[in-house]
Amino acid sequence: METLMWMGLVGLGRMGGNMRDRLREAGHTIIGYDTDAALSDAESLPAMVEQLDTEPRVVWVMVPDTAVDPVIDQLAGQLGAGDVIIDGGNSKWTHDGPRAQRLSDRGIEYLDCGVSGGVWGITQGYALMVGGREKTVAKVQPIFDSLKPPGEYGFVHAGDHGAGHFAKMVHNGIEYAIMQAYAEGWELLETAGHVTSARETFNSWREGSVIRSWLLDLAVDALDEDAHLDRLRGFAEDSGEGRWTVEAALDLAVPVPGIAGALFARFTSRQDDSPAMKMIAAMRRQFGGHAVRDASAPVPRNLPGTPRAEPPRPARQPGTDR
Ligand SMILES: O=C(CO)[C@H](O)[C@H](O)COP(=O)(O)O
Repeated sequence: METLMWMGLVGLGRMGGNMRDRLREAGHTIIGYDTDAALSDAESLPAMVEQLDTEPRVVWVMVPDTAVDPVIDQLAGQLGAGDVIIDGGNSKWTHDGPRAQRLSDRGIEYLDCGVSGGVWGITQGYALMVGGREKTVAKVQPIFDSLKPPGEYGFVHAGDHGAGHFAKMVHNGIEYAIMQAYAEGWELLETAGHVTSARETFNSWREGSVIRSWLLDLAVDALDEDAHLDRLRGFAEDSGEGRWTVEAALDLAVPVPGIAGALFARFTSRQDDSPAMKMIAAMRRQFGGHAVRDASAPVPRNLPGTPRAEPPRPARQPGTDR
């Protein structure tokens, strides 16, 4: 029989709230705390901890990166030797080592846990990437077992402190690049008009194709809601993980052109007009007298490239035939 646990869960937004439900469904006792009183099971963070009367006391923190340290510092004042804090948010992995050290000075054990699954995790389970000491992982394994998908995959004890969030960061970098590739392919299909329906073409790739995937399924779901995405603005935010992936790659001199390109494409999406392209237009005018467009002129879509004459072929040199 599965071991059932008690746990505090701080942060009951889209992810934390669903995780609470999944854990309760599995039989665990979860006391949730959120600054939104309508979601919360306890009046305050200290009141949540007071309700945890099992050994060890375990608290899962599911808040934005910038709020993690203030929450953990508050928890550290109440928790003690052998208790466990898990940071399950998308936190920067470089914070985990110092955080674990600070907590271990008080005997509190720390795990970092990357969580993937989005709003679907409540039914399908969450992929978990955990960093920290083996003995701490073992203490809370029943919680991980209930959150993960039921099959063989979906859980890794990735390494020591920071490894869980590092793994999740790379996961998200990959997510950026995959989404960018689907998005670019979709735009090309839509613009070219050579296929009757970009949506039908995407849909056909969902089985048998080399590029079938859950993200492709979700792309088709989005096209079912809005056939040409006319209701959306081409504007994409980011919450930091893509930047950290590129930062890590820079530090290690690992080439990540796909991920970096996808990150920069999001930055481009936030510009109404490109200052860099103004400069390119200005320099083309300076050196070649090329035409420019006035700032108030309408933007022409999909200009074909300027046709070029074929460059003359170099004369064949004797002895170079293959
Ligand atoms: O972790 C996630 C998915 O795996 C989150 O949805 C995350 O917000 C995605 O990153 P970004 O907001 O930068 O697109």
